[in-house]
Amino acid sequence: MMFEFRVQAVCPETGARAGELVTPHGIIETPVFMPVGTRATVKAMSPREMEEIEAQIVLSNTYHLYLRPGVELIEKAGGLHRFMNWHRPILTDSGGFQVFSLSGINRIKEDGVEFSSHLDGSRHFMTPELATRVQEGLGSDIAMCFDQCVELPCDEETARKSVERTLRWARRCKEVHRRDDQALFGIVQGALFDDLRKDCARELIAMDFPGYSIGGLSVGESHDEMYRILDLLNPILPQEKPRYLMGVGFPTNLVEGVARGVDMFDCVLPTRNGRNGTLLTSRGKFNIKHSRFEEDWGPIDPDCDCYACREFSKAYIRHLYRSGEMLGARLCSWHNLRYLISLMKGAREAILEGRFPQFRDRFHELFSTGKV
Ligand SMILES: CN(C)CCSCc1cc(N)cc2c(=O)[nH]c(N)nc12
Ligand SMILES: [Zn+2]
Repeated sequence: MMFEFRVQAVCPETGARAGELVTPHGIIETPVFMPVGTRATVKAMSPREMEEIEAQIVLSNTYHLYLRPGVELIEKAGGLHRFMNWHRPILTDSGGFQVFSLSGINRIKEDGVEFSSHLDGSRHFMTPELATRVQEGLGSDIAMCFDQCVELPCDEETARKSVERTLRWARRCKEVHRRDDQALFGIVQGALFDDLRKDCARELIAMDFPGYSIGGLSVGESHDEMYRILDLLNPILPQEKPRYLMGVGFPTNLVEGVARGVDMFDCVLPTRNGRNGTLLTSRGKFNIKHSRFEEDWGPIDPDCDCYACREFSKAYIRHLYRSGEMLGARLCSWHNLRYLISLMKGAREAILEGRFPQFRDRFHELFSTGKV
């Protein structure tokens, strides 16, 4: 069996799940945090270091790799796993989000999206078929349908049109998808409109995808709005298939997403924040450049087992950061990634041992103290 998802335990109080996602490049234990490696690298981290922090799967992106170096070159290298020397699972996003957010002048047509490359302004035309073909060429284990994510706030008519287009494009992706060693996920859109979200989910379920992504969130809505949409979709999406909440996120959103039946998460937060000195810890977040850390000889997080926390003081990392030394950004990213990976590992263990509600309460109690 190339692709299989097994739910191993469900928290009776919340519905949080612990599971195993079997892929051609290995088994992923869920809930899982997936580091983002948009351009075939998780910034500042080598594959060996990613294995050390127990990263199970990394993300990459169709839009970026299509523009540079091009899928043809990566196919000549033997696919993305060989090209980047990462032999665990890879998930690729379809580029739907980037075409609308990153590229220059884009023109949506029924067939696809015309856009200008953010690199050199060259004109391109991305279609559901091309996005699917590129992901098959990259050889990721999990691929995404080409979708349209609308910016918030948006009116219901705009959201409805994006749902209808996303569904038509999902059918076209499924139509041309051939690789049986790659799972294609449908992406639920619908902005913050309950009926649109339910209709979109039901139509995608009828197409019978092996997994479902929840798109169109973490785009500026409040936490409560995000949680309302998750509460709405949780009972509708098939219990026996994985749910992936795209672009999330902040530690509290991860724990609350797990409590609402989400299995997979991705976010650029740990590496992006790491590069600007913002650290995520069990006791809240802080920025290392603050003067209060000048003579702080303790670790970033006393509860963390990562290399940065075991071997270096906050005073030293603050010095590196203020001096603009690359090691500063590396150690901060290293810690933030390990923190989120460990947080999901802890949630999984708590679900398996029947103590997730206590885990969730303890997390909020400690994280919100901000006692760093
Ligand atoms: C910054 N990137 C690494 C992550 C952004 S791309 C992932 C991503 C994030 C969010 N928030 C929503 C969506 C969405 O609705 N559709 C797609 N295809 N991707 C999405
Ligand atoms: Zn650490």
